[in-house]
Amino acid sequence: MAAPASKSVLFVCLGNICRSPIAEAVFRKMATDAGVADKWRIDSAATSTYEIGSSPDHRGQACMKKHDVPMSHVARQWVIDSGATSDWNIGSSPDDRGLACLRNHGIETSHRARQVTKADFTSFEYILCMDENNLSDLNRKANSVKNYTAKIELLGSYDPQKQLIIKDPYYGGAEDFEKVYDQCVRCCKVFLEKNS
Ligand SMILES: N#Cc1ccccc1-c1cc(NCCCN2CCCCC2)c2ccccc2n1
Repeated sequence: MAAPASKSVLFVCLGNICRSPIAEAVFRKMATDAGVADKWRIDSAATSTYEIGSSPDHRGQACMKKHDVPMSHVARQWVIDSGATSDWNIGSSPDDRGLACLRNHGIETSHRARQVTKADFTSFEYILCMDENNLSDLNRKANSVKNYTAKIELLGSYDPQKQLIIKDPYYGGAEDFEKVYDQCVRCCKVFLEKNS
């Protein structure tokens, strides 16, 4: 019987279909390869409602396949927990560019977007986000939660190359997702080392 996860991290971005699912998948692979995945509760969500119910962007899934990083396949009730920071795409189907990208790389995923909830601010030790808009949205939401405990930080604050902001690739192309991937790899490596 595995010990309950002692550490927890929630990765957050605007729509929870591009950056935060990539960060979640990259960190999960690193923790697995390091043999410590059972110590971690790892999840992703969004500050908005734009993409609730959407699968990860096809370009991100393609990028993950290219780098041999599995996206979450486990269809758990509460896994429908990746969200967005806006209400722009509520109920919309996943971005077909993201799905096409995934399909190109043979990656399927059951990951679905969800918006961050008040409970996240007391149930996660770390909430790591991508840009200053996410940070201000999260801090505003956290301030409505009594005695919240989560450490809300920019994932980029762990980057040895000091690129603090992980930019939204939504209107970009494959190369922008590659940049998100590279930044997530650098940051997640340092974050895991600091928490091992
Ligand atoms: N907003 C912005 C923005 C600004 C700069 C760069 C990217 C984006 C951007 C735009 C998105 N959806 C299109 C607009 C949504 N509608 C906006 C008006 C309300 C109704 C909804 C995204 C969806 C998922 C993940 C990331 C996204 N990021």
